[in-house]
Amino acid sequence: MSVRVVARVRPLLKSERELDVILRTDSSSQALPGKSDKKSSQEKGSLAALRDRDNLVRIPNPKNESEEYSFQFNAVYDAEASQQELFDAEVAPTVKHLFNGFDVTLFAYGVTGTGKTHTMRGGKSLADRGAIPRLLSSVYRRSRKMEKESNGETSVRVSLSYYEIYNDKVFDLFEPPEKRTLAGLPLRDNGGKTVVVGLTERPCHSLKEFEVLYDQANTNRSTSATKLNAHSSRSHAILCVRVAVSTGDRTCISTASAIDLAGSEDNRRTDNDKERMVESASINKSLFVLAQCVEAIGKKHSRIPYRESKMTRILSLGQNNGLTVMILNLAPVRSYQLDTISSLNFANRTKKIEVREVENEPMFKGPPRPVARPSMASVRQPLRPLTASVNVNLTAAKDAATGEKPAKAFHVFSDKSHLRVSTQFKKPDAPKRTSLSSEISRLSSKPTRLAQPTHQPTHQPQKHYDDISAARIEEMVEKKVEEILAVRAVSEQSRQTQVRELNEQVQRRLELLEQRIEGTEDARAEGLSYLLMAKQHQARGEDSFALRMYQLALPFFPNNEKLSAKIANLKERTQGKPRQDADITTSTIAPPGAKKEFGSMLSLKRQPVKMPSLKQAAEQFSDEDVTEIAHLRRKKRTKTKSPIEEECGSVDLDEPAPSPRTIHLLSIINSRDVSQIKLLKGVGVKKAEAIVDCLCEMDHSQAEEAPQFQISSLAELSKLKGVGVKSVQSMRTGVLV
Ligand SMILES: Nc1ncnc2c1ncn2[C@@H]1O[C@H](COP(=O)(O)OP(=O)(O)OP(=O)(O)O)[C@@H](O)[C@H]1O
Repeated sequence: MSVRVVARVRPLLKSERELDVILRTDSSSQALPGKSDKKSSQEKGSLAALRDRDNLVRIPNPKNESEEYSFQFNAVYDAEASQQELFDAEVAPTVKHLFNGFDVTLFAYGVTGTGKTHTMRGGKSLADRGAIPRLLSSVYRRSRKMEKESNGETSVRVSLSYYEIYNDKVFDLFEPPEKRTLAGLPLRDNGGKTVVVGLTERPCHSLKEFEVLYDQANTNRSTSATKLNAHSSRSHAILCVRVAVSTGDRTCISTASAIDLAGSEDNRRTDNDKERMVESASINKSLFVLAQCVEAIGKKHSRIPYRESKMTRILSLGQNNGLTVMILNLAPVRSYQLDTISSLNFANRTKKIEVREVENEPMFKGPPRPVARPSMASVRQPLRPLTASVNVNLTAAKDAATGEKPAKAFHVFSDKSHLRVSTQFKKPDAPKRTSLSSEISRLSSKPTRLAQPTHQPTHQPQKHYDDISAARIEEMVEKKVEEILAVRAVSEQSRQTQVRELNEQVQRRLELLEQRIEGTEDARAEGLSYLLMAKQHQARGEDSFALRMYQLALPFFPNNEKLSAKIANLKERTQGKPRQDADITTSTIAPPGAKKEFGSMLSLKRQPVKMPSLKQAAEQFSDEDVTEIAHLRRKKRTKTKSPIEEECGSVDLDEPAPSPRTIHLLSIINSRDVSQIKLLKGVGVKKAEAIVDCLCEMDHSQAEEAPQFQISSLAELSKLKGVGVKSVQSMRTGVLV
């Protein structure tokens, strides 16, 4: 079934004005009977009928006052609604459930100063008593009735525990504040429920006793005056009423939790001091986590962040079995408008949460009996938002008006796979367990927490889960989630490392490629040098030397037919000639790898043979090879210099095409974007600005219609004011391509 959400609009406070009222409820627009606990049942019936019609809360859109947002809830109580009416319609029906073994959660939610404490605790007068004292009164009344009707066979024991969550710490309100420890009381999971360890539980036999205990405990609660509420609750207060119904050796225990949440605070309006701000931060955080839980449930997330705050862990909205009623407290005035809209949105999401309708297991006196434990499915079912939400609650009151018995005060949403025909409210006094057990035997697959003393073996497939408590399952799930998150974090880290490594590898490979290209050019230059020398020798008629040089050049141009033909030609010619040089004829042709045997191109150059200058050679050899040799030689010569000097020093028509790195660098410079230029290696903001200034000056010096001045080479760049060869070198090496 769904969480039942009802809205209650408080009346105007003395400080508030009628003309500031912005909330509209359907019932408020009708002329209602006067506020009194002594209304006739007919009056009550008509009131309920009025509310039952629509149950809307309307509030103007803060951005467009002519527009209205409307929110529908299970019931809406306007400023006229009395404590008695609210109790009769919303809380009283849950008491039967409590005595039938179901847990009940009742909580008040709303912004600070909207009437949560008034609704839950209320005032001192009889009419002003809130839902909690009325609940206790009802519990005792029902206990007496049960005991009387059973002729003493059934006994009911009521015990109370009361605690607050203050600054995300749990404190026992039945203990004086001096006894509090700094850390507060710890929480523990026990059979799917969150319990407070070390909490005192006080047996409470009568309403009188309760009133004394409750009043005493409330003096221990943290409250303070804030600008928005003179008696603002600074903590979430949780009263647990434990009802143990014993018949013979069988005891059924169920708990009603009545929670007065602290209200969310807009600290721009509270004028809170430091201490109040700390409290406020803690209150707002826990309420934020609660909203996150509700959202996560609505969106069917696998992880609901209950554990992120003690309040959400205890409230366990959507995880708690039994019945849950939320009273949304609202202030009607404009100063609360934004907070009210946010509360309405929260409540709107909450009403879609399903809560399992599961009875508590009874306990038996005497030796332990085999107990059918709840299966996993019954303890933790996946949470789903409701697809439809129908309010039928107030038909109860309507029926009361017609004198009929209320048919059903809560609409029960049952999960098909865990189908259960609810008997709540239908036959409140019928022997429920018998009907339920017969129903269970009919729907044998239905998991239940209901246990009967039985000697039949438990269902085999469930046995596997029998040893796993709900708490253990939750622990396991959390552990698993943490593991998955940890693995994700590690894999994300390793992914980043991989990307970094990959970048480095790519960079290295690029550099290698560059080197290889340069190396290939080196080898080609060396081959061409041999060709040059061969031609020089040939020109001088030194055929055998020429042949040797051609043969040395051959490995550098293996598929060059022209060269092979020349070698063949020279070979033919030299075979007929006498030896010119014994050393030369005996020498063999070396592969390129063995070039060191003959010395590199440079060592050959050092031989005493008078070599023509490159210019001469170029004159003597007219073919394109020589042009290339001249070019590569120039390049080779500059190769001994730094790469930047190579590029800077050879800015002429023969300058090779700029490398991608250079192009990138020049494009950054030409962008005139200081934010980019300052990121270049060795360039700070000042230098970047100086470069841009310089470029702008050049732009100004150009004709007006001329395009922007562009730096087209590293040499040009190095000539800019404040930029030297070294800085260009540093900039270029820092550029990643
Ligand atoms: N239905 C009501 N009828 C009459 N007075 C009300 C009603 N609801 C609230 N009030 C009054 O409004 C004021 C604020 O109410 P209350 O202290 O209950 O707010 P709260 O929501 O509990 O605030 P906080 O979160 O700060 O504790 C109180 O003076 C209270 O008496």
